[in-house]
Amino acid sequence: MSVLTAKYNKITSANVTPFHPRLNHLRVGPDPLQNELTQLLGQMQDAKVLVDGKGKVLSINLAAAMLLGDTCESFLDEHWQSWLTTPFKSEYEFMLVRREGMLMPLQHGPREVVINQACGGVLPVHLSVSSIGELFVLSLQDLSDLKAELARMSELAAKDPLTSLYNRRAFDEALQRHWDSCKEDKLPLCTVIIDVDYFKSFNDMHGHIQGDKCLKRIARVIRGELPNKQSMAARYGGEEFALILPGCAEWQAQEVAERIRARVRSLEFGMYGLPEETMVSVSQGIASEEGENFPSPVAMLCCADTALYRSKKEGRDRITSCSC
Ligand SMILES: Nc1nc2c(ncn2[C@@H]2O[C@H](COP(=O)(O)OP(=O)(O)OP(=O)(O)O)[C@@H](O)[C@H]2O)c(=O)[nH]1
Repeated sequence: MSVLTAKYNKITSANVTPFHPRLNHLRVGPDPLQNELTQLLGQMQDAKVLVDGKGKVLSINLAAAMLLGDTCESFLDEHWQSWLTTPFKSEYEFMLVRREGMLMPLQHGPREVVINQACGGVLPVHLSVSSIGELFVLSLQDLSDLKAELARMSELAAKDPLTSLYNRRAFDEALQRHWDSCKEDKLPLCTVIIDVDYFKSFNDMHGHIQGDKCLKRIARVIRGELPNKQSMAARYGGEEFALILPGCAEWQAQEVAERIRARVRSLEFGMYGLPEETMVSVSQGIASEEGENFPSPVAMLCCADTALYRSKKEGRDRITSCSC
């Protein structure tokens, strides 16, 4: 037993799955280092692949084969770069060529890449490359659970907990994004600000819990009237909502606003224990960017806000378009 193996056995003898030649591919060859590394990789619980200087797979342990989606044997003699998706594949091939010119060693810590699985799926992984003599050990760590959790957390961070619409921060970011892409694609862009009328009175009369339920119902109406997938609805403040309507001309935004106005006006509250005659309404302001109306998305939003103010002033339950 070599010093290396003896050391490793000592560390892992406590509680590891024993190396199993039928499950882990052990290829005994003339190179003692290769044999020893193969033995070690076979005992490791995380995904490891042993490759030569050209990237040819000499040995792969069970965890790596499972991650890649086939048996250990099926990956032997493949070039591991072929598992990578673009642009990672060409990047690594370039690194190999540079290494052959002795300009740099091919060795690095965890780096995110995306690999093709044998079953046809793609998997984000952390890839580390360790150079040992003339050989290389690749370590792969599945990032899919982490990525899914991260996506869930960013979705949560972008949403208003009461209405599940996007929050103001997400709205402001999206507005800038849509502003840029609509400018580039020469498409119109509209924003609508929607404010609940006399909501303080509603709260005072029916209490905050009923007020919350009312906001949720209005949010549902607004979400239901979004004209397409690119459109976005947000809760912009307490009883204020805002829409981004990319690709919509002003007349289309007016149609959306009118449907929202009519549906909010016809909401019934009797079934929620409130007097039958309870009604709510919303006032709205629209601003549209087609050509060069505004210097920035903030200027457009200010104009929609001014239009909303006019809707309030002129009697509420109405829609005003910004006359910039
Ligand atoms: N229930 C509830 N009320 C809220 C929430 N956020 C803001 N509000 C209430 O919304 C009300 C807004 O009042 P005002 O700004 O005076 O506006 P308004 O009464 O709607 O009057 P106009 O906008 O002028 O028609 C306040 O009473 C806030 O407490 C919320 O999350 N839940």
